[in-house]
Amino acid sequence: MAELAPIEHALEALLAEVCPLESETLALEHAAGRVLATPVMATLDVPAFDNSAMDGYALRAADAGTWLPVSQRIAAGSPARPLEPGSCARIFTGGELPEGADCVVMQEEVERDGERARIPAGVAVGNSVRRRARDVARGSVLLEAGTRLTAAGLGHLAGQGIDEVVVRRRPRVALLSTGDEVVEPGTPLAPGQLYNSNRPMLRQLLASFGAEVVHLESVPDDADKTQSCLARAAALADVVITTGGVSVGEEDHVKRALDALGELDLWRLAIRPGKPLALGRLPRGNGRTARFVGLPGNPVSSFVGAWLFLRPLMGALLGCPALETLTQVTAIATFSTTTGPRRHYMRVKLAFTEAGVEAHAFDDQDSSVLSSCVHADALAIVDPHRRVAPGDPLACLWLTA
Ligand SMILES: Nc1nc2c(c(=O)[nH]1)N[C@H]1C(S)=C(S)[C@@H](COP(=O)(O)OP(=O)(O)OC[C@H]3O[C@@H](n4cnc5c(N)ncnc54)[C@H](O)[C@@H]3O)O[C@H]1N2
Ligand code: MOO
Repeated sequence: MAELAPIEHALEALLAEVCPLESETLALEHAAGRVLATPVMATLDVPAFDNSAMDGYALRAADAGTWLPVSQRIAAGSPARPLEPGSCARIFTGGELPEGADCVVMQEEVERDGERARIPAGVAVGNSVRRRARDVARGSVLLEAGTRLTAAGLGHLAGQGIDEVVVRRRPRVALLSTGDEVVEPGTPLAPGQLYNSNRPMLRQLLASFGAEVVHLESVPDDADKTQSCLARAAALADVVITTGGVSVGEEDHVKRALDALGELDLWRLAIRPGKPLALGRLPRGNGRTARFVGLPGNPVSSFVGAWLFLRPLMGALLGCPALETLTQVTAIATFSTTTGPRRHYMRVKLAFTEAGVEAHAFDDQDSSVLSSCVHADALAIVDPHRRVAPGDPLACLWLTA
């Protein structure tokens, strides 16, 4: 049997020659979660003018420490007149700082008597003033290409008056479920059958990685039908994903179908779970190729394979560096384990305690036990032939989409 490939080789094979997809223009209101295809330059200063951070009084700091006449009232949105020396202006949060003023004193610190106000001494220049361009300077890069649009990113764009953005189109994915024993929820279960857990799980993971699932199909355990399903899926999608049927049994037709139709880049990895994972390419017509990822059927193998391979693949297709890698945190093991020849990605729950971050492993780490993933928020990496004892530091991959 050929040697198992380390994950680093597999990721290299998976991402080799993957280029970001074309771009499309979208209304800002539909762009949440999408990835910018080009940098966005700031055309406005934010804030656009010096303004008050408080409801209070604007003045020259040099005039503080006495009673001053209140010479004007500046609400947010109304223009300010220049401020006469030796006077102050009633001002509200967001109101434009009048020319000549260099500080604001909040109203709680000011005594008011009719048209005059007593300002305490010792006010510093710049007090409670938000300077023009403090947040964004016109001409600077507002957001880099490759930025995934979060809630704050959308707000930042809107702050420039932007209502349309150029983003990468979402990778189109075909998700095929193999296995005669796998049936869809909503249909009765015959002896020997089980419900398709992988489909909704992977659909949701793919959506959270920025992909669009455009085709779903159940593939019977038959060599010819597997081949025709793969060919049909490749014509429709940038990425074809199968679950199950990649191991060595007689009913495992996926790898042979891939060999016959396209190219197998890599098969059998030194990871647990996910050993029989297969990576390759399928022709799509017009000289184009679809990427192929064959995930093992065991639900945990599919789950872990999605985080380790589908997320970086979507990141590369979207030109989004943040999706290409998972954040690594070091946590203290609260359990014991030993590994064999494969690197083990253990499902753990992280606890943020006063003593530091702890990794709590689920008792049953078998690749069929999906309950181990439901509350997991990280994958602890345990290298091959290692013994882990409570208290040992472990590198953990944080499962954030
Ligand atoms: N002789 C060997 N047998 C196996 C090996 C091996 O090296 N030599 N590897 C084992 C490992 S590791 C894995 S992982 C599995 C993966 O095999 P397949 O990808 O071919 O997966 P299947 O056999 O089709 O299914 C495995 C298991 O998962 C269930 N399944 C499949 N699809 C779904 C689904 N959509 N939802 C829920 N459950 C699903 C399926 O019924 C099986 O129970 O191979 C080992 N065997
Ligand atoms: O590789 Mo399998 O997922 O260990 O059971």
